[in-house]
Amino acid sequence: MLTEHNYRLEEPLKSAVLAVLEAHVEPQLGKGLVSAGMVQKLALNGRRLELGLVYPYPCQSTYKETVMTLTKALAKLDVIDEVECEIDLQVPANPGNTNTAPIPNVKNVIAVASGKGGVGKSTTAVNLALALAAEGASVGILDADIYGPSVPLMLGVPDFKPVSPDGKMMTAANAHGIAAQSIGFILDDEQAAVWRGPMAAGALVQLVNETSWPELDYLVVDMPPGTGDIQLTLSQKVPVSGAVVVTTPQDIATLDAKKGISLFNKVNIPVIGIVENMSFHLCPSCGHKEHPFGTLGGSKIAERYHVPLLGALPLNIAIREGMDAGNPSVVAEPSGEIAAIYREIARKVGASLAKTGPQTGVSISISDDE
Ligand SMILES: Nc1ncnc2c1ncn2[C@@H]1O[C@H](COP(=O)(O)OP(=O)(O)OP(=O)(O)O)[C@@H](O)[C@H]1O
Repeated sequence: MLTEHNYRLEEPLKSAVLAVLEAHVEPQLGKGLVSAGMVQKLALNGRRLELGLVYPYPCQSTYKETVMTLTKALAKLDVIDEVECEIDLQVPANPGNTNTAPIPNVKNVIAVASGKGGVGKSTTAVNLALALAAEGASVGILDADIYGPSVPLMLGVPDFKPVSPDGKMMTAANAHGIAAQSIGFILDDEQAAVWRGPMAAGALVQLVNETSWPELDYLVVDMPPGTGDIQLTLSQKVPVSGAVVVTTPQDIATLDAKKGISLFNKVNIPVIGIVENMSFHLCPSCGHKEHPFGTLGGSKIAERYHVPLLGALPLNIAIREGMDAGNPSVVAEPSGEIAAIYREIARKVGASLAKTGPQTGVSISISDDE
């Protein structure tokens, strides 16, 4: 991961400080801060320790706790009275396992997919993109859902029209602080829906490559639903770093999710994990938890195919209302419970991409014998 560092400390203090830092295991990376390559700078100024930590994934809502714990532990060392901690985010680029050329300005591409329509794939893609941004990353979203491009509405920019000042590259919209491009900005629904197979895939690949993206840590791609030729071609022609598969706990939906996992397995794209949407319903009056689509579909898949369950979202009217109003939960209620679930998913996704290099795809065996 990050190897360059600047340690200006004499022994034995240096070893003592590094031991304290190594004893702190970064929760998402599962390693001590030194082995995780996160300790970039150490210096002593009088009795003040200057510490520079670099995170390879965005985690604005959790790093403060780490800093507090470290400050307390380091201040116990004899010569240190005070700790000044500088935090930096440097997301490594992960071009995925394909031989496809990287997209200029884009470090990581995250495909959000589902085996069938209507499970909340776009809702997840939009909230994941906004949650990655809320955690501190620079993010874009590409709406490749040719059969029902809903991202423009969900982000509140239904009337945006891309322009091409140089006649080659198109501009992206900016919505709630993320860059957004959609097949829906360019074509009306009827035009796009009649495209089939190679034509649709070709147009989508062109849309990715001919958008003038600002510098992005992550580009989230809202894939078309299903596991056919369009999805396969897109996965082969876009340098996808990892995929998130969305499912509901319904048996039929989870069977479809297996096909989604299998698709990425076929093209050697690591599956980062599963998001179980509409997982449960909390009765607003008594707080009773109901499972309208059965229980634990996503976690069963996660266990069986050795991919993590990244999180489970409730069936909640506020989620739908936010999406319909162009004001998704992550930005509408940033300190609410739903935003917290999406932000945790975002941290897990970011950390997983930072951990898995391009060569270390998860190998999943699929059979339909369940
Ligand atoms: N957890 C949830 N609670 C309540 N409503 C939800 C939830 N997730 C999604 N929805 C709503 O369900 C509908 C379908 O969601 P969405 O468009 O994200 O699904 P999709 O899988 O992308 O569908 P498509 O295949 O049509 O693209 C939307 O109206 C959305 O607001």
